[in-house]
Amino acid sequence: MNKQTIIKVSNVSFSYGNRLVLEDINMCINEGDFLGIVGPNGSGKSTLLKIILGLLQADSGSVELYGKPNSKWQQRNRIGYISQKANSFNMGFPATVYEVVSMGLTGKKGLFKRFTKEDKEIILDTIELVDLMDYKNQLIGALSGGQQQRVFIAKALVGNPELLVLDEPTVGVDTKSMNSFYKLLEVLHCIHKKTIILVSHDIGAITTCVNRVACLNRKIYFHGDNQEFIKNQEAIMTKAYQHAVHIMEHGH
Ligand SMILES: Nc1ncnc2c1ncn2[C@@H]1O[C@H](COP(=O)(O)OP(=O)(O)OP(=O)(O)O)[C@@H](O)[C@H]1O
Repeated sequence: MNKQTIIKVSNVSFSYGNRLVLEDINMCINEGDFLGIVGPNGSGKSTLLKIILGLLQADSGSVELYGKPNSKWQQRNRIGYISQKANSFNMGFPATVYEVVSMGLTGKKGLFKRFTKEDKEIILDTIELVDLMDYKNQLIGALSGGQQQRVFIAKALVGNPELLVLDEPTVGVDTKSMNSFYKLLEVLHCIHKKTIILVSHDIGAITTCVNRVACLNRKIYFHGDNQEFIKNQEAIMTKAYQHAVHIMEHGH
């Protein structure tokens, strides 16, 4: 059975001013993919995500979401997005874990609608899913970096999106929390059947959980199965990073 194409990027180019950041990008992301996007600093990864989500407009080319031009895409609740900016959320903001997660439902319901009993159950189930039940009434500022990150995952998940888009979610998180975070993503992918796009610098770690990899540095240097990427990693990375790369074992 053919899987549904969720995202189709065709011939996309984009510049900030006269600086070409993305050049003729083509890629398809299908239902059930867990795609890791890797590439050096400033290689255009976040920009590509923003163009896919319609937050930036490509200079040329097109993006389709579920078969429709992304400019006409209305069902935002089908996509959960965690931007790099989640890291800069004001942690002094006096909101509890429960309150932050519930903010993820207001987009779906409308700002002034009251939460029903069912909504409240969904919020609690999502907090349970990310293993923060013991902290549900704690202020977000009192949590560790890894726990805060789980709160943002829960906020993105609470509307039950089919696609989860994560931009560098492990920045500033310790190794132990990072490992349990990757396990959570595997559960979301394998058991909850989410399609996931994960941008990360941590190539060693992400290749242990993704099934597809795209390697980007202004252009796409590779887009295919994880196993094929791992087999040819050194050559692909050398090309993309434009200098010799020696792969180090990841103790993961
Ligand atoms: N708003 C902006 N205005 C001008 N230039 C920008 C803007 N945002 C990003 N850039 C530049 O565009 C290039 C691509 O940035 P982008 O954030 O997409 O890369 P990235 O691969 O996500 O980087 P990183 O891994 O460091 O987060 C970088 O050189 C960056 O400095």
